[in-house]
Amino acid sequence: SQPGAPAPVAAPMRDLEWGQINFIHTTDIHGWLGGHLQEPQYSADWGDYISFTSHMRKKADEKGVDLLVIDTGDRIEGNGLYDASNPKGKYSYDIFGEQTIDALCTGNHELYQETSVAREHNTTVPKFKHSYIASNLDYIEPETGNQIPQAQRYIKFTTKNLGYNVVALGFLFNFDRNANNSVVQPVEEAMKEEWFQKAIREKPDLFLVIGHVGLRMKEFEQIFKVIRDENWYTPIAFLGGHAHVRDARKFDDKAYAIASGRYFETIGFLSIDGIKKKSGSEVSAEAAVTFKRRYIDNNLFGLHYHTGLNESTFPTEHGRNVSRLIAEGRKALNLDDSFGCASQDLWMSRAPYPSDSSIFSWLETQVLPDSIVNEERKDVPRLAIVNTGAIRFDIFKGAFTKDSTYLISPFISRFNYIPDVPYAVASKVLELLNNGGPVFSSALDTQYLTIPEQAVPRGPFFEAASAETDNEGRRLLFADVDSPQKPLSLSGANSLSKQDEDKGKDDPELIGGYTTRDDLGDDGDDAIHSPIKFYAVPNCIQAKISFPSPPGNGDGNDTAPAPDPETVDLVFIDYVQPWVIKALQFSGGDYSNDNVKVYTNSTLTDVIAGWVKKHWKKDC
Ligand SMILES: Nc1ccn([C@@H]2O[C@H](COP(=O)(O)O)[C@@H](O)[C@H]2O)c(=O)n1
Repeated sequence: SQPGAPAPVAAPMRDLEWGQINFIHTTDIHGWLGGHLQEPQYSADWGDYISFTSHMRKKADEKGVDLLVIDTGDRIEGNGLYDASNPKGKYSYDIFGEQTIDALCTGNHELYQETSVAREHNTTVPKFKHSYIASNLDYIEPETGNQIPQAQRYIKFTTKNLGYNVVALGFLFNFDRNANNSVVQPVEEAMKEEWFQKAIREKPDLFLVIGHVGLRMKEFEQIFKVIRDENWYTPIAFLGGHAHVRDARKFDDKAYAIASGRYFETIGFLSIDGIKKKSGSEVSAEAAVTFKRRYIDNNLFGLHYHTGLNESTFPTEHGRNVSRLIAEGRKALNLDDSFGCASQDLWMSRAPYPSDSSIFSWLETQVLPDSIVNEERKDVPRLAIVNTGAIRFDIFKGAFTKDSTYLISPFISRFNYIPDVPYAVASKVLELLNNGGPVFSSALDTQYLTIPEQAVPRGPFFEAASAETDNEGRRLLFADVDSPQKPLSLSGANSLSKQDEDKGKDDPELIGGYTTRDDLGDDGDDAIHSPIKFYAVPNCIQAKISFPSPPGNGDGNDTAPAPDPETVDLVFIDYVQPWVIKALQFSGGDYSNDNVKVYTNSTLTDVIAGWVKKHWKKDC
């Protein structure tokens, strides 16, 4: 792990349950190759992961089973190691490329900017030329304008130890905000292509579908149905992502999917047993296939535990070298430079909104009013709108570093505005963005405004939890408050923490963390945690800036409300522009993109960094 990273705290653990084919899975790592420097539970880095997979491959060989390492995209945007360099990814592409990966695909984040699409094509695809799969993604070559597959459409291989034949596909959900040098083919269209029809008739022992697709999104369901119609009994393993959650979904007895979280907090483990080799004909209906999964907290305590190694035997030379490369990259980019000291934690969804601990309340009441200023229009009252999805992570009490700015908001979106909008019209926009779903077309679904954990369709357990409220009536996003995984019940746990053994306790005090419930039960997490509550957030927040003050003599005793301004500047982060225009039109404003002007060239990242430097004392 990285210098300065806190040591992980020991926790009661569940073992990995190996099968004939085993998968180790990362997804949505968003540049967090250095691990989490402020959270011991997730503090292992990509070098440690390389050591881990090397030991796990050896274990698989000793057991005579197979192990495949998978990544399902969104490798970029969200961490200084990627975002702070010029060009972006100067260090992170090479560091990521040090891992041996058996199948990988593209996420939507690789496609927002033309430069990252091209970088993927010219760097990651050739690096992983035998394992990169692009079933529904094309690249437009800049030299010729030709549209070519971003990588091979599917791969076929035979596993090393048990000799299973596998056909692997790699999809992206039906994403449509991609840069012009890429083409995403809707999944249902891709499945009509000749290559796909050939692939599903290959009669392998196992279909492997990797995808940057939420498990509960329609795309995986569609792929499952088409493969299953043609292959009644063949096991199908889906490895997905995009939703930033730990989840497992059952499609049928022989088809399961897992998703392995976000930000390199989680290393997913899926095992399959009972796969029957085909002897030229169809697999028999009787073959019973079992799927097991484990969500590994990415820290050294757990990685040592699962490999049976320790501090001195665990790191491989390769792993150590990669950890060193990460440390060098971080140093060159000055990622640990402190911009200010946060006096408290500010949460995205672990605190209710609005509240003093909500990062969105902090933005709305402190950061935006102080920072969204265009000198030429500084006295014009304005509404400033930011989508909650623009914020990606929490702020922890302590040093707020250069790195933190990219963890919080990596996007290069700037602030635009429409001048002098009648207040009666402008004041309706926020409500429509947050609650006016049907006003917008399906292409402008308002779910794309909020945080992925809330936006992407989630399983029945999440849905049930999000119908709950806390005792003050605030809607929960998900909270395993009623999960059987309570601190008092540690059934299935194999190792108590050293501290707790020393204290001679049977039921140690647990630390807060993921307590996942999915289609396979509530025993998926490797480390047993006490549950954390997550609260729902709105799609967008809004700050009222430079509004008229209440009338009166300023003695503070005035009760009359301030008058509304006649007109305001409607300022918004550029990502939300299509929704804002639509909401204005619905509210009776005759506006289009032609009315939009640049308000400030600062990104939200710049705005937050500037505010922290100005308002928080430098050192902690
Ligand atoms: N310029 C951008 C780009 C994206 N977002 C937000 O991120 C969400 C997608 O995140 P994933 O990690 O799940 O791909 C998207 O729905 C937006 O909320 C943004 O705010 N600005």
